[in-house]
Amino acid sequence: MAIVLESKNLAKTYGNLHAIRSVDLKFKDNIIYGLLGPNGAGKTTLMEMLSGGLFPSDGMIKVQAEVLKKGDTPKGMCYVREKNIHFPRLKVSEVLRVAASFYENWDWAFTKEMLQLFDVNPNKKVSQLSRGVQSLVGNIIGLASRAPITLFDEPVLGLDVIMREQFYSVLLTDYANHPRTIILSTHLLDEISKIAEEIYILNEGSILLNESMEDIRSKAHIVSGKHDALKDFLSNKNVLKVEDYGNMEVASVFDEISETEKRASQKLDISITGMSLQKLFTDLVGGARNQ
Ligand SMILES: Nc1ncnc2c1ncn2[C@@H]1O[C@H](COP(=O)(O)OP(=O)(O)OP(=O)(O)O)[C@@H](O)[C@H]1O
Repeated sequence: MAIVLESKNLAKTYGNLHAIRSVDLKFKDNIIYGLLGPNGAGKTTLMEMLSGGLFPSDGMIKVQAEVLKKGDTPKGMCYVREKNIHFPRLKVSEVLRVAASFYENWDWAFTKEMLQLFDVNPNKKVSQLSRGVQSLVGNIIGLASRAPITLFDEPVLGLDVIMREQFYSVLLTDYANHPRTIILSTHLLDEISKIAEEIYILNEGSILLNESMEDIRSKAHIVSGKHDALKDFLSNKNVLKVEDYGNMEVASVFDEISETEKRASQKLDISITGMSLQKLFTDLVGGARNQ
């Protein structure tokens, strides 16, 4: 798979604050990525730099194998900002017309379909829209652009669960028909775990984890059992967190557990279940904070 967007030693400081610290990223074509991180982790700063809106303090960005220079707008990229109210006095239809002029693959039929489906009135001024409908206008632009690289910063902010499900469904159908690289930042981890194929977790400006969802599913485990049995069983494993419940312990483990080990665990009365992305995220970020 070709790498369409990458960074090396990417850094951004705001005065004394290191918002992004020496980050290496590789985004391949035709993959949906989830960019996750707690508040203030640096997700927006990272997306702003990748899309040419903010110049790095250090490091390098390549878009479609070309180094991104100061002032460049990367070709074939659509970045849907979290706050995307650039033209509050324009009508939605006018904003869409401006956006369409930037993207060579823009699909008007699909735009009209989405306006109907999401019940967005094209004659309303952007300033009159609720937060959720503003997100929807940004999402319509991101999807209708059919840009080879599309970045969405918090695309479901302000949307209720039905609208969120509808957005994910449209995104997945359109992605299946028009594969491209899509990067979504979000706080809704259980939802993104069903959408994204690969995950980056950012914390305090550094990458804590980069894995495919497939590897996450096979490595993320909750292991529980009696203290002594668990101690031996987990001696060579990557344990993120252990919680004590009397003579029982519950451990969050991010590691492969072989079939042989699973069989052995039964004899030791150890139970092994899958761990959600939400729990993995909490334990990884919590662990990093305690270091
Ligand atoms: N223009 C700025 N000037 C100074 N500090 C900034 C600026 N923009 C962001 N920061 C700081 O940089 C850090 C990263 O912010 P950023 O908005 O990139 O994080 P985030 O992961 O997108 O957060 P959230 O999930 O809350 O939106 C934060 O500590 C933030 O306060």
